Amino acid sequence: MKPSDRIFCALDTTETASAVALARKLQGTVGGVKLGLEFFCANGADGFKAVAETGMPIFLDLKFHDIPNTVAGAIRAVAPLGPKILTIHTQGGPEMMRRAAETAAEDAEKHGHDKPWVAGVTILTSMDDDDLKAIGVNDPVADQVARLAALAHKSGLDGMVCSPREIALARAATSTDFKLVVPGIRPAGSAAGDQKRVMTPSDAVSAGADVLVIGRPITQADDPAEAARSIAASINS
Ligand SMILES: O=C(O)c1cc(=O)[nH]c(=O)n1[C@@H]1O[C@H](COP(=O)(O)O)[C@@H](O)[C@H]1O
Repeated sequence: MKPSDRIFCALDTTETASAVALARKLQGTVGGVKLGLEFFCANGADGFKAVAETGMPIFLDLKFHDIPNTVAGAIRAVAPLGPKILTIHTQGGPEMMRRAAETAAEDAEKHGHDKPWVAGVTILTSMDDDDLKAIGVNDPVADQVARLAALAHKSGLDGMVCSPREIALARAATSTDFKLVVPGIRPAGSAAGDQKRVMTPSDAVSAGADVLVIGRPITQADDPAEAARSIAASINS
């Protein structure tokens, strides 16, 4: 796999036209694009289809977190779109994760798409140990991510979302083919913004990330395609 294929660029915008334009600009420099809550709340399925027409593989990041029946229903609702990756929250528990994995497989087949990877979000990369304590989790982030990783794996998910700092422990808690989808990526010298657990692209790939989720370091650059190329080259070297 080429280093650029591992990069999914987060198109965090409410504008379909700018998402489509950026997806076109990034053709050949990244493996796909990510559409998340900001984009989907504004543009829904029509926005997704407009970006999909560029031919870019799409990671649909809606981070479902609800009771098993509702999450299964939401997965059924987006299945016709054929996303490559979907996210749910691991904190929804084992039954919710099992239902999500089963529904994603059944419905992809029904609609003639490849089965999407269902990836479980563990602890958001914007949180640190103090933020976890504030919501009543007294274990350090690393312990909580390891616990949720093992649960996600056992519950039949294809992979998980974690910060680059937890790649090694996530791999140890799961298996070699479990997909590690990793945001919190910052090329040396770029602003962390609201991200608290970050690493450079090359360090994250060396640690074992399967997918790098990168937003602002590419989308806010003067030349996004050049920024993406330079990130891919940094992984190579
Ligand atoms: O699920 C995600 O993709 C995600 C999980 C997480 O823990 N942290 C996180 O930043 N993300 C997403 O990854 C992207 C990171 O964007 P940048 O911080 O701009 O690189 C955003 O679209 C977030 O929604």
